[in-house]
Order: sequence, then C-alpha cells, then structure tokens
Amino acid sequence: MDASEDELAPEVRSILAAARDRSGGESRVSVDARSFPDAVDAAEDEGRVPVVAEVKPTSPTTEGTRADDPVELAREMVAGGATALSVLTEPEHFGGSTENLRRVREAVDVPVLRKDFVVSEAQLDAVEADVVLLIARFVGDDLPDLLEAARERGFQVLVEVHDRAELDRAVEAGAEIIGVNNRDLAKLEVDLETFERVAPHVPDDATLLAESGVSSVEDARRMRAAGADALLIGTAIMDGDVRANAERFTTAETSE
Ligand SMILES: O=P(O)(O)OC[C@@H](O)[C@@H](O)c1c[nH]c2ccccc12
Repeated sequence: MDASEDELAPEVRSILAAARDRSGGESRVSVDARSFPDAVDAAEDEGRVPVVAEVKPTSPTTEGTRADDPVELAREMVAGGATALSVLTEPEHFGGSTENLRRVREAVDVPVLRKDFVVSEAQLDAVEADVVLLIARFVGDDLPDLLEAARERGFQVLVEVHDRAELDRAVEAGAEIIGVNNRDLAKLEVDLETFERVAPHVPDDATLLAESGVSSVEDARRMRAAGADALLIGTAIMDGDVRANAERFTTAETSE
C-alpha cells in the first residue's frame, strides 16, 4: 500500500483490496458500443437533462439493500427519461454483479456503464458494456495503458477524477468522457463544490459528468449551471419510485 492509500476511508481500502483479488474474464471481449456522447446530445436536443441513472442495490454509505430485479429498475429508469444507465458490478460492497449488467444491457437500448473498481487489464474482460469506469485515483500510473486497453476492446471510457491533479492526468491520458466525483474517497463525504472547483478546467470537447450527491432538483440545476453535460445519480433515484425519481431529474430544467 502506498502512502496515499493510508488516507482512504477503511471501507474504501476494503473495496480496493477486494478489487485487486478479483479475476478477469476468460477471453478478451469485443464491444460494439452504443455512443454515450450521442445519447447525451440527443437528450439535450429533446430538452431533457441528460441523466445517467445508477442501478446500485446497496453501498457502504447506504442503509439496507434494494432487492428488486435490476432489469425492472432499469426499465423504469429509462421510462423516466434516463439517457444512460450505470450498473454496479462490484459484488462485495455494492451488491452488484456482471450478470446484472449483462441482463440490463440486453433489456434496454440506452448506453450502459459498468461501475466497478477495475484495476487490471484482464478485469476489463469480465463483461461487455458500452462504457467502462476507470478511477484515476485507483489506477494511478496505469491510467494511459488501461484506457488504451479498454478502447482496443471497443469500450468508451469514463475517467473519474476528484481534483485538479487527477483531472490533468486524465486529460494527459486522452480521456474524452470525464466524471468529477463529488464524494471524497478519503472521507466518503460529499461536497458539490468539488465539481464546481474542477469543472472550469475540463476541456470543452470532453463530455463532463457530475457524479454523486445530487439529491434534489436544486442540486441538479446547480451542477448543470456549473457545466455538467450529464448527471450521474444513484441513491436519489434508487430510493422510492425509480421512474418518478428519474423523471424529476430529467425534467429539472423544464419543471417549476
Ligand atoms: O448515489 P449517488 O450519491 O447519487 O452517487 C452515484 C455515483 O456517483 C456513485 O455511486 C459512485 C461514484 N463513483 C463510484 C465509483 C464506484 C462505485 C460507485 C461510485
């Protein structure tokens, strides 16, 4: 463990340790990806706020587990206007699975993001997805190689950053889809100012996501005003009627 890992919340250290032990797929995947930037543009043209709705059965910061069929939840989210979906595949801390992702991607026609803690090339082969997440803080110096390895397989790549230094590394590596995570992985606390601080430095041609902590229509408007092309929303959509929740956020700029 390097020095910066000492600063991570214990839950996050446990997630990372588990991620390092996880095996990859049996053979190399080749993905015919649905374009995420095009889906974002289409939503925008139709007057909807581009929302990536997340199927997240549980998390270290959520109470309880939602046991509903992920496919049902996914369909409801799309019916509520979601532009894309994010599906947790991390099994031990988020209740996810690669099987959930496979089934969801088969059931909907929007782009689907694989939400996991991928730290090695072989893990990219665990399941097909339209977009795969790489977390700058966790992949460290391997970011350029993993980005390249993911693209060779046909994935689009969402690179998650939390501060200016990580953003610079993402841009340097050639990231085209960038997410600023409002949740600090050291303390697990959410602060929407994180996005506001980092967003002005993101190149204009990147597709920019605000991730985590968007819990109200006001938060959604605030992130959009700060430059978010799309919002990644989990808890606030998973809690209650997912269709109505998704609709509330996708219409945040056209409702009262
Ligand atoms: O539930 P929230 O606060 O709306 O957050 C969603 C998403 O941003 C969060 O689940 C997340 C952001 N980055 C991650 C990395 C791995 C697992 C999960 C995440």
